[in-house]
Amino acid sequence: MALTLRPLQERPTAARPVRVYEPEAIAAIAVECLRREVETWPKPGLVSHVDSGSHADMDAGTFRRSAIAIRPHLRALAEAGASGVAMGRLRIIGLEAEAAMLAATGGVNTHRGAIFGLGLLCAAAGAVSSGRGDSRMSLGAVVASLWGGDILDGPVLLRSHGSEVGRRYGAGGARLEAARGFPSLYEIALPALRRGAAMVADDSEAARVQACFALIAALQDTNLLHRGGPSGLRFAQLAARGFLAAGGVAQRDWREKAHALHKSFVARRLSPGGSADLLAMSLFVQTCETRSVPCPM
Ligand SMILES: CC(C)(COP(=O)(O)OP(=O)(O)OC[C@H]1O[C@@H](n2cnc3c(N)ncnc32)[C@H](O)[C@@H]1O)[C@@H](O)C(=O)NCCC(=O)NCCS
Ligand SMILES: Nc1ncnc2c1ncn2[C@@H]1O[C@H](COP(=O)(O)OP(=O)(O)OP(=O)(O)O)[C@@H](O)[C@H]1O
Repeated sequence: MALTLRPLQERPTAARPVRVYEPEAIAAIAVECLRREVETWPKPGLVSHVDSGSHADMDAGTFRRSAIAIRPHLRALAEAGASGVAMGRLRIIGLEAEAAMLAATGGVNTHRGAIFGLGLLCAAAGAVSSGRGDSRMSLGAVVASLWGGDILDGPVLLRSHGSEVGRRYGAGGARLEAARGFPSLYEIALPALRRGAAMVADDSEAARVQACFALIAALQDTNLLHRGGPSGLRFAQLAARGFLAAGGVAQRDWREKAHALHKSFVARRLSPGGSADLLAMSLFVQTCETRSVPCPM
């Protein structure tokens, strides 16, 4: 990564999987990971530096402005984690970050899911760096152990798309994923990033595309349910599984095949926003945890 951020603890051991950073560095890494998610193409239906996918109200510039606007709030989340706060305080900072995002984008929801998931990971990185979080755990496990119960028991947004599809289809969405310590990130995204990096040398974008498809294939994404119902979710999962079964980014013409699928998602107005968020979060964990082998930038 082009960042000049050095972990405070230079030599982490296998028993201490999370690197130690100042809150400012944690926020800078998180924002860089959001930038790298947007600079990834083709991601089916999603916004990138190339096009706006299935979205009429945002482009890569909207995402860049949003990421800059939420950086101080991600720093505040890392500081809050370092000082040992409860979920109620994290929630207030998260809502302030959402307000800053909406102000920077003219009311467009670019990063709501990412503020939530990446924000909790920033808080966990702050907790571990200050010695409050268990340094033998992954960041996801720290989130689950410190705040998991409160994430599930906490107030639910009454009229959000997520709560609507939660009621209709029983989908747990971003909250369940976080409360469980981000299993999709650790069990799907990180292994796929590693596989993708091994399949295509010197192409970190290919690794990110591989991880994005692996996430879409497995995730119960409430954005897909909201826009396409169960048949939209099924279409997206089967399309992604087909791409992976055919070899993923190991295929010589993987970019053309992924582009064709991107167009088929756009034609159906499908957008797997949860997978985009988890891709950015997996890049964050890859940087902050020593057991994850960072893929080349
Ligand atoms: C929990 C949130 C995301 C509620 O949003 P909503 O009800 O719309 O839930 P929903 O499940 O649709 O998720 C919203 C976003 O998460 C992402 N997402 C969708 N599905 C998934 C999934 N299966 N896994 C992970 N992320 C997902 C998408 O980007 C989506 O747009 C959040 O906005 C919220 O409650 N914020 C309050 C602030 C807070 O608690 N912050 C915590 C500290 S940062
Ligand atoms: N690169 C990306 N492209 C598109 N969406 C993304 C991307 N990265 C993350 N997302 C997530 O997708 C969500 C936006 O999806 P969507 O536009 O469907 O939500 P909405 O504005 O709540 O609903 P709608 O536009 O369907 O009324 C954001 O919360 C964001 O977290």
